[in-house]
Amino acid sequence: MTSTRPDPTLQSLLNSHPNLSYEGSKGLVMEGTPLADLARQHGTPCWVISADTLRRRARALKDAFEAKNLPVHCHFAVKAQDHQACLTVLAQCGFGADVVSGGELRRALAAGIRAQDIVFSGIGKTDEELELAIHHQIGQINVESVEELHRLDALARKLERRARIAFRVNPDIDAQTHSKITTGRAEDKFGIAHDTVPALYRKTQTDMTGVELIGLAVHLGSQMVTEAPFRRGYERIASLVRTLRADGLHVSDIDCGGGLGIAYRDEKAPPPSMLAEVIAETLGDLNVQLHVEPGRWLAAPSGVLLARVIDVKEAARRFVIIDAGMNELVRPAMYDSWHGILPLHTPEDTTAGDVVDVVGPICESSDIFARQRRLPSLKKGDLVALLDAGAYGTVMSSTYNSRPLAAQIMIDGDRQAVIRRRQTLDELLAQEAVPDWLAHP
Ligand SMILES: Cc1ncc(COP(=O)(O)O)c(C=O)c1O
Ligand SMILES: N[C@@H](CCCC[NH3+])C(=O)O
Repeated sequence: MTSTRPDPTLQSLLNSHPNLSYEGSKGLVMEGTPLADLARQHGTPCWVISADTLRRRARALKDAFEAKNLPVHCHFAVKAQDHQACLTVLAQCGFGADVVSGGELRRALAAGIRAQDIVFSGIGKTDEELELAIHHQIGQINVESVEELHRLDALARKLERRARIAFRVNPDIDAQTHSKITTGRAEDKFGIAHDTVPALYRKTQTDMTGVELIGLAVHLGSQMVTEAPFRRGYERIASLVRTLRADGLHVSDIDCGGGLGIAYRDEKAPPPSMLAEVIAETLGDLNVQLHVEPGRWLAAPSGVLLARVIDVKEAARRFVIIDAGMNELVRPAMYDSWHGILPLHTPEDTTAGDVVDVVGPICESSDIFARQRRLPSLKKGDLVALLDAGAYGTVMSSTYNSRPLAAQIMIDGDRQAVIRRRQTLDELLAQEAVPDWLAHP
């Protein structure tokens, strides 16, 4: 957000978001549904997610692998968007799940995703979470360390089960993305150092009876928009597989992780065909079952956050104060990330407008969605959409400043449903208890 790169024009934002268009008096329409109608009906702030966009992107991802003749199991990264309705849509598209907690595991199962189609990643899995995964005999647990390996082996033996596992490899490769969402450098907390994998792999396959080690997993980071780190990462995995096999060890599965980025602003985000091509070229001849774990690419463009302008404050800058805050969408505050903002009414002139700061109501200067951005003129009461909010939006929201969680609406063709009710303040307060000894001293 602090960059001096010119902002994309409204027209180029619309071009890069084919599920959004202006239709005269209906204003901004998402997959046939006028967003202003939803905002008026359900109040703001509120999240909207399109089942059609999710399905289309799920299909496009699968098509990219099919075009390369690559049989790849796709597991949606639940952390990006964990709503049961979204998981149901993706399960119906043939997706399994990548989960990182017992909670996400329960969600995936509740949405009808088969245990065998679930991969459990996550740097700090508790004994209880591992036992849950063992109990349900999920497809694969990605082991993050030698310490976790021993814990898992012991737990599985205690439960008289054999857990299917892969080693998450830390390949020491920079994903060329935001430092806070980079996971594959040696200094990052994730995975098992690549040079220690062969010895540990041998020991595990020869000595451990609680686990069945089926292969390797790698995930370099998120919002990756260049090809080189994917290629380097997968080449490293391919070379490890060759080393392991030369040593007589068995490798049947490779999990390529997630990370494929999108164009929030003007990024030259590569399409899934790039990922398919890189995987085909680096891992395609290894005769293994391949897996991917995409999150953002599927969900982000499928959702928007709707908000209303509370006031336009004229000060050193013109501040457009909206009723959504960093407690809803924390990405700009957390990663300085850029999200497109479009008015819900059709602008008279898409090229004109005012240079403004769009800010939320939270008492933090980091609660800012756009800095010195030219937007069509906005006044008190106008409605806006924050784009690409379908991933890492609802899932990262909080009740900071005692703001109840916002509602979430799913649109699907001409149908729509409130898939998450707006939390009430009473519900928020009801979660808290003042001990008797304090209330009545
Ligand atoms: C292990 C793992 N898999 C998959 C993902 C999904 O990443 P993305 O949403 O960037 O596709 C993440 C998040 O970065 C992750 O940590
Ligand atoms: N929360 C991050 C992505 C993290 C990916 C998790 N491994 C974002 O909003 O961009």
